[in-house]
Amino acid sequence: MAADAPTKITFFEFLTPLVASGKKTITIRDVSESHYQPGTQVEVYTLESHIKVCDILILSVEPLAFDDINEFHAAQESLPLDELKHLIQQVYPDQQCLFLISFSLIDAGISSNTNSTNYLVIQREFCAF
Ligand SMILES: CC(=O)Nc1ccn([C@H]2C[C@H](O)[C@@H](CO)O2)c(=O)n1
Repeated sequence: MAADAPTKITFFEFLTPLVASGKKTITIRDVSESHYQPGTQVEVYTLESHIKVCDILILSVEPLAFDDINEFHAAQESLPLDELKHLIQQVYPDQQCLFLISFSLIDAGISSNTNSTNYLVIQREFCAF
């Protein structure tokens, strides 16, 4: 695993519910955001307000030409294809060479056993009063 792999990614705020619910499982970025490493855990933040949303696991990073973006990608983005292509053209105007980053949601419920334990401890302390 590369030591300098990025550990944070931002999404437009309106897209973050799709990421946090596991409905959005890819993102298409330009070369400047293509250095994520498969197998690494990455924190997701909103672009506009920099609020932490969730954690994701990077599964793969592969080149993708703008002209090759299709319905399958749109389904994984949880967006209509025309909307997805319009959005990408706005963010990366005239860029043909893009990167497809696949990821899976790291379920906070499973990875936060510590929090559950803490909650139970607090409950017991309340009972003691
Ligand atoms: C800084 C930056 O570019 N942020 C981006 C870029 C793209 N997205 C979204 C828009 C589309 O849903 C996909 C494109 O793959 O990713 C974003 O949320 N933030």
